[in-house]
Amino acid sequence: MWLGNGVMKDKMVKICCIGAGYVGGPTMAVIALKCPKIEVAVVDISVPRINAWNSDQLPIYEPGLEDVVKECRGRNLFFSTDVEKHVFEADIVFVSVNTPTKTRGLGAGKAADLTYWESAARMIADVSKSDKIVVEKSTVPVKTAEAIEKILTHNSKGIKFQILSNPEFLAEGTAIKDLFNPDRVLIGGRETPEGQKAIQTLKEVYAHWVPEDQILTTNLWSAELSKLAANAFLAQRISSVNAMSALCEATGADVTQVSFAVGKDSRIGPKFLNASVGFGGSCFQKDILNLVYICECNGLPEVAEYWKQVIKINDYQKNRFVNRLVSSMFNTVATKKIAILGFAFKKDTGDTRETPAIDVCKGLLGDKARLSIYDPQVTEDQIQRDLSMKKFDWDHPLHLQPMSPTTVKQVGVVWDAYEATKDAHGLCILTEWDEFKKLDFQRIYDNMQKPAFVFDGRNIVNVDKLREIGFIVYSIGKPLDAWLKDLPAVA
Ligand SMILES: NC(=O)c1ccc[n+]([C@@H]2O[C@H](COP(=O)([O-])OP(=O)(O)OC[C@H]3O[C@@H](n4cnc5c(N)ncnc54)[C@H](O)[C@@H]3O)[C@@H](O)[C@H]2O)c1
Ligand SMILES: O=c1ccn([C@@H]2O[C@H](COP(=O)(O)OP(=O)(O)O[C@H]3O[C@H](CO)[C@@H](O)[C@H](O)[C@H]3O)[C@@H](O)[C@H]2O)c(=O)[nH]1
Repeated sequence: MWLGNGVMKDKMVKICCIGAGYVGGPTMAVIALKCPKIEVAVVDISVPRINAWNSDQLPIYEPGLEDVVKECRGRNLFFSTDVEKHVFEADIVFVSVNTPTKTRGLGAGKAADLTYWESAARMIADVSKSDKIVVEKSTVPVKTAEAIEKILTHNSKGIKFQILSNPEFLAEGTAIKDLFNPDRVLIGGRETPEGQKAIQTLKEVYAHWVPEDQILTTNLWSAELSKLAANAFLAQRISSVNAMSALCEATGADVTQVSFAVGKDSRIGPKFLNASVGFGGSCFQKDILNLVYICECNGLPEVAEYWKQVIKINDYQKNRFVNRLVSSMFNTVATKKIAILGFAFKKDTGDTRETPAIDVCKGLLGDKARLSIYDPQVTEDQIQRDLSMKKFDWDHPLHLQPMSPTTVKQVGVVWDAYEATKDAHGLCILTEWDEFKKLDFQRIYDNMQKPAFVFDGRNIVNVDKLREIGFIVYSIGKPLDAWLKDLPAVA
């Protein structure tokens, strides 16, 4: 087998990545671009997904991704459903399958569901005829490598596997930028000579474009836990500023000014302090729940409770937004048309996993509103599917109900912000798409019912300008409009 210490620079190395999703696809495309001597195969059991990767219409929207894929596809980057063949041929196998929250059985609602991971590991053991490095790319509970090692070694037929943890820190919408220029690459491995050799091998892949001092190496458990810790810290900042936004509204402070002032402290820093309707995405909630579960399993209930609060504040923020909206509009939105601008969990992605828009829309539908939704990247199918799905309820129930087919009929999806807002009583901004900052709000106002309301869940509108036009404006954490001040406090 090919080993580290510079050998790979002269040899065609083969990498296979199991899982052609938001992480597997872009990460492998960038490895293929930066390492022309490495052959990279991205494999998946989903035929439509692989077909899309091989077409002009990639399965995910990510700025810059198309250019990278076009340059390498067919050269040293391949997308295939022939999972076993490519695993068999590979020197390094990345596993980047989904690790969602378990919805049933032991640990339901918190623990990570490792079904996909385990089945990938068993398949690797089954088809391998040569030694391999197996890399955990998925986010997994700390100590997963130990379980995977057991599956591989008990089924190995004498083949040697080295397990590495190499968590991914890219954010959607900036994936290519993050992969080109990562803050750090983290590689954890066994502290044995074989483990250290495997670390060196993977390090050499990244060293094609990442400065060596930014490639951190640790033991396996530190690498696994660092990923959960990083997401927990990031989400905690958002819940902290969102908690402050409620206090700002109660006191007349402006959350943008507060977070600017706080972020000027170099020990705190300015990033990730934007108050919002709540964080979404497939990672933050799932990974914190996972962390909570691990703490509970390790007999640390106080630590578990501490991190749980980050999610509780996030749910509180989404509920607070819906309550503000309904109470401002005479305590009912029944039969009123509400325009929803933005459905993705953040700008520059079409991903809707755990988007706050789902909870806000369900809250409004629960009060019998009619919704007209516009998002530049999310399809009607996806929106209808998201709004029909029941939300898993652990111990922080939102006032949300599963959608009946009749309720789904209350939802219209349109392809233009002006169309969405026509004749609407209120408009909500739920994703910070750049195009929403450039809208002609006078035109929108003229075509809306009066009084016309704007509820800005992303703090992107110019509140004063909109008030001059005649809107009643609510913007998270900003001093309240006289209209809202006179209403009873919402919680
Ligand atoms: N999305 C992100 O921004 C992000 C960032 C960092 C880390 N992560 C982590 O990376 C992992 C993957 O996330 P994602 O967003 O790419 O998920 P995803 O759902 O987009 O992709 C996972 C893919 O794995 C495939 N798959 C599942 N089991 C398989 C098997 N046995 N064989 C072949 N293919 C299989 C699925 O069909 C799917 O296409 C998760 O653990 C996630 O927490 C995600
Ligand atoms: O100041 C902020 C920053 C973000 N958000 C929201 O937080 C969510 C998550 O945003 P972001 O972290 O930018 O996107 P993700 O793609 O979810 O990336 C996170 O989750 C990934 C998966 O684990 C990690 O790899 C990344 O490092 C981590 O940033 C989104 O709804 C954002 O709108 C805010 O509300 N305020």
